[in-house]
Amino acid sequence: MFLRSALSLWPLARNGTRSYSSTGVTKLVAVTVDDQTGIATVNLQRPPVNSLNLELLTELSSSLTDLEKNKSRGIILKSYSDAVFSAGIDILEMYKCEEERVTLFWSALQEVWIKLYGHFAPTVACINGHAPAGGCLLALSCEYRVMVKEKTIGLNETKLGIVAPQWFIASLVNIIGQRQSEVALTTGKMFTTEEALRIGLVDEMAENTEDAFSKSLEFFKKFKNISPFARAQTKAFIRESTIQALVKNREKDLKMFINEIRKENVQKGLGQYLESLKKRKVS
Ligand SMILES: CCCCC/C=C\C/C=C\CC/C=C/CC(=O)SCCNC(=O)CCNC(=O)[C@H](O)C(C)(C)COP(=O)(O)OP(=O)(O)OC[C@H]1O[C@@H](n2cnc3c(N)ncnc32)[C@H](O)[C@@H]1OP(=O)(O)O
Repeated sequence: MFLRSALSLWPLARNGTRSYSSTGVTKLVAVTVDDQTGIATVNLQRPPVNSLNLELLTELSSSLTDLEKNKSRGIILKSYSDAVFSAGIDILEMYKCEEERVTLFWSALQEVWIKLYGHFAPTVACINGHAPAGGCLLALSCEYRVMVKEKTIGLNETKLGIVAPQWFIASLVNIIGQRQSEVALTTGKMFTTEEALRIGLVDEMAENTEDAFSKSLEFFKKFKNISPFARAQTKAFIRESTIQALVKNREKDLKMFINEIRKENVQKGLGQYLESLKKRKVS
């Protein structure tokens, strides 16, 4: 009953889903809520590679707030593209950036992580494409990961000459443990889907996007006979200390980020990395 009235805030589409836009004219994040199940699909759609810029993160943050308010039954996070889930942070947000914008940008990333990591309802990352760095972080924030075969995932920051912040690291450690994380992070390892499955970085492998989506939906069935309150409170207890570690240090974390990316050698490295991405395309 409550779910029905909450869902009535979303305009009903012809196929039994409700489309929802955080800004009124969704461009970078599209949310549809299944009218029967109350499960929301949050589709990242910033071509070509869903790199995370301020605008995408702002939309994602406001979508997550709305889903929380509207008591969604669960979230599936996926990409519009079958090639890339998310290429992580848009390097242009860190390279030769203005202080005002980079402050807004990093604050928005913190906000998205806090909201997604702590979302009360079950969350699944339907990883239907490559998920390096910030893309991996989004997937790690969810409770369950289904990944399409022959893609790659990992926190590859050291390969760019940058250091993954503590909350990125904690998100990984909480899933694959300290030893595996240390090796993965220090080497900037990108795991294939098959490798990620083997070490528990992802929970299931799928043939393609459709299969990944249907496996993602299956996850919610695990909670059919579980009290939603007991489930949500248990999740909150488990995740509380990790979230609080950032919440209490947001300002410090922001200063560290700005300080780090402004370093001359980091700027040089980011410039070279951007160039290498462009060259890779040509060859
Ligand atoms: C001392 C104490 C310090 C404490 C710590 C404090 C602070 C820490 C400081 C910093 C931490 C910052 C954290 C950063 C995390 C990140 O997310 S960094 C981003 C890392 N991302 C990547 O490495 C991915 C790079 N991209 C790829 O590998 C590939 O593009 C892909 C995703 C595998 C897709 O390949 P595909 O062949 O399909 O596409 P293309 O490579 O041809 O790319 C198309 C197009 O898009 C551009 N592009 C790709 N990725 C990015 C990106 N991340 N940002 C911006 N632009 C990107 C690419 O250049 C192409 O552009 P075009 O040639 O103009 O078409």
